[in-house]
Amino acid sequence: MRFVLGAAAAAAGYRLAAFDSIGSTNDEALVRARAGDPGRLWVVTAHQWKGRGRRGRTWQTPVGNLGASLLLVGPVQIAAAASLGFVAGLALSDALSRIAPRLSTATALDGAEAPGGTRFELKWPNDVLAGGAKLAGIMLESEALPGGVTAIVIGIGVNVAASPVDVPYPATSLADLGIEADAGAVFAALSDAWVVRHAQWDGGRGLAAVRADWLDRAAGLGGSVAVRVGERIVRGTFETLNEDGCLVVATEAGERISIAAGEVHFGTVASLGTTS
Ligand SMILES: O=C(O)CCCC[C@@H]1SC[C@@H]2NC(=O)N[C@@H]21
Repeated sequence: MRFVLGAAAAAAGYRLAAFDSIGSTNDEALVRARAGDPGRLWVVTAHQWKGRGRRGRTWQTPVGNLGASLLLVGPVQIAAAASLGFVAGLALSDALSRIAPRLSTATALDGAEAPGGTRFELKWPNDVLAGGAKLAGIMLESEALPGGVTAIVIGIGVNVAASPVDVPYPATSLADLGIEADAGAVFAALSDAWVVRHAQWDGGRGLAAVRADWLDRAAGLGGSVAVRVGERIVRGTFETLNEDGCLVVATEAGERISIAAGEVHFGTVASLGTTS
């Protein structure tokens, strides 16, 4: 697989380290950060054999899927950095909409619009769905480095050629959706879309616009959700995201609960168990 940066990403000074196969692009990015890499580095592959997902899960990247990690290094505030997951989700959905316009009704930041069909949707906190099934996952990691700077690694996994097997959620891939694109094309579009969305975010100053655009593509907004928060299940209506990126759930008891981390299930999902 040949990977190249998009033209806008190259012009903005991003660099690329591409691998035919690697354990985990997130691990490689963190190793490079510890060795003094200045950041703005994409580590990409079309095969991972030790890919990691959120919550300590494994992430499958069979040959032909995309594993990409963006390393940023700087004096970043962790609270602002947490919102980069939303920026990445928007960038990825912009990129996917360019590659598969028939699946998008979303309007990209530059005004490009495409008609009809299934939407790429963003599922809180960091998934991209197509037709209600998980197409991509995003994971943020950070590490304090000497000199008061922080390494932030944004890991993005896209099911391009194949969806994962034996996962406890509906999953899909671009191939399953009938979209002929390879991991290199998805990456080039993603790297360019990132430049545009990162400029919108503007060090956290553009967070209100990012949040509004994210909500515009949110899956399940206004519908019933059951959110697993540790041992507790919160049930209610997915009302909004608050300014800190927490999921706000309105319960039947009239409470508004802000959730910083949890696992969202759409609908009432009786199998999740006890309500609180
Ligand atoms: O659990 C999730 O949904 C997040 C998955 C993130 C997977 C990506 S693939 C590229 C990068 N390298 C990894 O080991 N994980 C992330």
